Amino acid sequence: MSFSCAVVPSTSPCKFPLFSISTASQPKPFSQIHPSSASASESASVVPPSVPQPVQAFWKWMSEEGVVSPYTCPVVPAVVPEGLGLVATRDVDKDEFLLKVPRRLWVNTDTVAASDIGSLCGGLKSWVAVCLFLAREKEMGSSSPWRFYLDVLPERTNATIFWSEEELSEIKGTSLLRMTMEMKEHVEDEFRKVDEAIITPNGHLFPSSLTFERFLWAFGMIRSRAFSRLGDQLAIIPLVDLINHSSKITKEDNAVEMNGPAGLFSWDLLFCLKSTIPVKEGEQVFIQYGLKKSNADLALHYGFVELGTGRDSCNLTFGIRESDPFNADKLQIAVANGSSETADFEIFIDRPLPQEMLQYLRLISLDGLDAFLLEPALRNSVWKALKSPVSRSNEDIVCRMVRDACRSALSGYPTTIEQDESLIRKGNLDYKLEIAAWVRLGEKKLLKRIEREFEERELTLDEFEYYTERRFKELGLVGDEGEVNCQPNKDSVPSM
Ligand SMILES: C[S@@+](CC[C@H](N)C(=O)[O-])C[C@H]1O[C@@H](n2cnc3c(N)ncnc32)[C@H](O)[C@@H]1O
Repeated sequence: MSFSCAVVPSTSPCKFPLFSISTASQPKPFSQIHPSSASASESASVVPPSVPQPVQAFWKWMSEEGVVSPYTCPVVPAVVPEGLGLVATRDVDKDEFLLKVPRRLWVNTDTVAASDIGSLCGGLKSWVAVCLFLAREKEMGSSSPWRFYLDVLPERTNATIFWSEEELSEIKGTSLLRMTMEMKEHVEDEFRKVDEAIITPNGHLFPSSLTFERFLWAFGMIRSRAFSRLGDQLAIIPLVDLINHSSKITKEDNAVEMNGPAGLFSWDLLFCLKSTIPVKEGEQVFIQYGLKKSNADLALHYGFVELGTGRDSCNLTFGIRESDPFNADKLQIAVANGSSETADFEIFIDRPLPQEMLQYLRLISLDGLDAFLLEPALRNSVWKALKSPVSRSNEDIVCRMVRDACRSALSGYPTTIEQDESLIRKGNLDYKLEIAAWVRLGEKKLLKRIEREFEERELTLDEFEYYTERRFKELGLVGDEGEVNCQPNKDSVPSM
C-alpha cells in the first residue's frame, strides 16, 4: 500500500528516539492478554455484531493494547464490499486522525529482529525477512503472539500473483502477465535461498508446513498492506491496513508518524492514519493507494482495477541490435543516461509519451550519415540532442519501430478489442475475468492509439525541423525563414 507518511516533531517528551532501529532499544512487545478477558468489553461493544468473530477478537486485542477506545477512535472494522474496511462511528473532519498505532504493534524488520528467528535474519532483504516472519507466525497458529491479527488477514486476495494457470491464461499477451510471472519467479528464487540457508538448517524453529505457498501468501499480504516509511523501511500496521482505496480520494498525504502516549504508562512512536476528506457517521473511510499506479499495478498488488481515471497503460520494449555496427557506442551512451541494451517504457493513456522513449529510439536507430552523433567529441551532449528529431530517415525508422512494436504486441492477445467489449457489455463475468478483460482492453486500445499516432507522424515527417537545420540556425548560417547567411551569427552559442 502506498501511504505517504510524514514524520512530525513531537511536542511531548520522547521515550524512544525517532527511527532508532536497534534491537537493544526495542519497545517491549505487546501484552499477552487473551481478548476474552473482560477489561475492554466497553470498546469491543462498538464493533457491529455482524462482524466475523476473528475481527471481534482482533478489535478486543487492539482495545486491550490501548490502541482503540470508543472515546478516541472514530472508526471500527466492518464488512464492506471490498472485504473488511473501516467505517466512521461519528462524523469525521478533514485531516482528523482515525487511528494511532504504536510502533510495538507494527510488523517490520525490528519485529523480526526481536523474534526467535531474529538472529538468523540479519543479512536478509527487509521484505524477505518480514515475509519469513509472517509466514512462520501464520503457520504457528494459535501459539503465535500475533494470532489475533493474523486471523483477520485474508487467505488470499484477487491479486494476479494468486491467480491459477487458467485464470492467468486470460491475461496472455499483457504486460500484467509478464509482471506477474517475473514477480512470482523472484519470490520463488528468494524462498529457495531462504529455505536452503535458514529454514532447513534450523528446522526446530520452523513449522514443517512452511512452504513456498505460505511464503507467497506473506508476500501478497506485504504487497497489498505494507507501506514504505521514510528511508525505504517497510512496515505493516495492523488495523490501519484495513483501510480500502477509493478513486474519490485524490490526496495521498494520509499518515504521519509522531511520538505520543501508547498505552496507560508508555510512550512510543505512533503511526497516525488520517482521513483526507470529511466523512459522515456510518460511511466507510478510504484512502488513495497511489495516483501514479497503472491498472496493471493495481491488479498485480491489490487485485482490482479502476475505470475512467487514466490508469490504462501498456509497455513497449526496445533494444540495441547485437548486429548493429555501432552497438558498443550506442550501449555506452544508453548506459551513461540510465538505460541499457534493452529498455522498457510504460505508456499511460492520458499522459504524454515518455520523452526518454523517443531519445532511446533515435539513439538505437542512428545509422549512415547520422552516426556522426556517436563521435566521442559529442558524447556529453548527444543524449540532449536526441530530444528532437535527428533526420528524416532516422525519424522514419523510429516511427516504423514503434508501429511494428505495437502490431507485434497486439497480435499476442487471446481476444480482440471487440470481443472484450462484448464480454464486458454482457456482464456476469467472474471478478478476475472482468479484471482480465479490462486490462486486455485498456492495453489494446492504447497500443492501437499509439500505432495510429505514429502512422500519422510518418505522414508529417517533411514538416519537422531536423538536427542539421537546427544547428545551422543556431550558428546563424540559416535564418528563421530558411534564408542562407554567408557569415555565422556572432552571438550564436554553439551547442547541440
Ligand atoms: C490494505 S487491504 C484493505 C483491507 C481489506 N479489504 C481486507 O479485507 O483485509 C487491501 C485489499 O483490500 C481490497 N481493496 C481495497 N480497496 C479496494 C477497492 N477499491 N476495490 C476492490 N478491492 C479493494 C483488495 O483486496 C486489496 O488487496
